[in-house]
Amino acid sequence: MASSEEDGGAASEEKENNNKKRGKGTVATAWLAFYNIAMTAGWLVLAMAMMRFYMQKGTHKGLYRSIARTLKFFQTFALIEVGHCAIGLIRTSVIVTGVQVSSRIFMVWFVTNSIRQIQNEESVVLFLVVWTLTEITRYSYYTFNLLHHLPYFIKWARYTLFIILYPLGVAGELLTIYSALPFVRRSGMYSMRLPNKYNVSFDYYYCLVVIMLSYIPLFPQLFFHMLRQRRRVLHGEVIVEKDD
Ligand SMILES: CCCCCCCCCCCCC/C=C/C(=O)SCCNC(=O)CCNC(=O)[C@H](O)C(C)(C)COP(=O)(O)OP(=O)(O)OC[C@H]1O[C@@H](n2cnc3c(N)ncnc32)[C@H](O)[C@@H]1OP(=O)(O)O
Repeated sequence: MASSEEDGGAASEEKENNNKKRGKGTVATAWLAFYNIAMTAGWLVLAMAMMRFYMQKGTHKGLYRSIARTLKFFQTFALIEVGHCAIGLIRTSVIVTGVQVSSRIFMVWFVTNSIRQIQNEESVVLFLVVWTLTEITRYSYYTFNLLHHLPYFIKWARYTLFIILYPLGVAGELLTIYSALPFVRRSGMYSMRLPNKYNVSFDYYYCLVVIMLSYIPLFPQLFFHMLRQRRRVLHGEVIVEKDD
């Protein structure tokens, strides 16, 4: 533990130098600290709301409705992260972050929130619990890291728990989309059939099928990206990443 504190000291000094080199000034650091504290707090509120709901009602039915507003707010707020990458505030690929954030926003707004009939599925609770655990760990990691007081446990959790949580979250998301398919087909929601004045046809059912299939090439890339980050941060390996 002592050596990890020394490592932490050296690492934070190095990070500060890197930040200076990259020109991450006080205002940027203050904004990121504010953003990460707000997001940690938001996901903690969600965790507490979910626990309170389950303890009071003894069922997961109605849980999504009870937290929907807070979830939509904080998950949509995460779009700012794509902006952080785009303007170079953080050293992360816009594409990797964009895929991660847009898939979450899509799950919240265009699947779970739009299709009431699936809101009580167990798979919804699965991805909600997994997202919540992930985000509390991730945002508290960034916060402590920015404040240069990073407990090793949080660093370890940030770069280890995803090994289980990522596949579980993806399973929850895919099962939820799968359970939405019959309702989407029956209702024809978000679809446009010909003939219409725009002369365009769009079938949301097939769009969902394509999105489910897109997890096959995209998820491994996100997962292996995280494994590389893990080797870099926990084991100090120098990773030369291909330009995303
Ligand atoms: C329109 C519809 C599109 C649909 C598309 C569908 C296809 C989808 C396929 C894939 C679906 C995925 C679904 C996701 C499910 C889940 O989330 S399940 C729950 C489990 N999830 C996770 O564990 C998430 C893991 N992913 C992430 O952490 C991120 O999303 C990430 C973008 C992949 C992280 O990558 P990255 O940012 O590169 O890693 P880090 O090591 O955390 O950060 C790199 C450096 O940047 C600094 N940094 C990043 N963010 C911040 C910040 N907010 N504040 C301050 N600093 C930040 C970080 O400290 C690192 O800097 P250094 O320390 O200097 O290296």
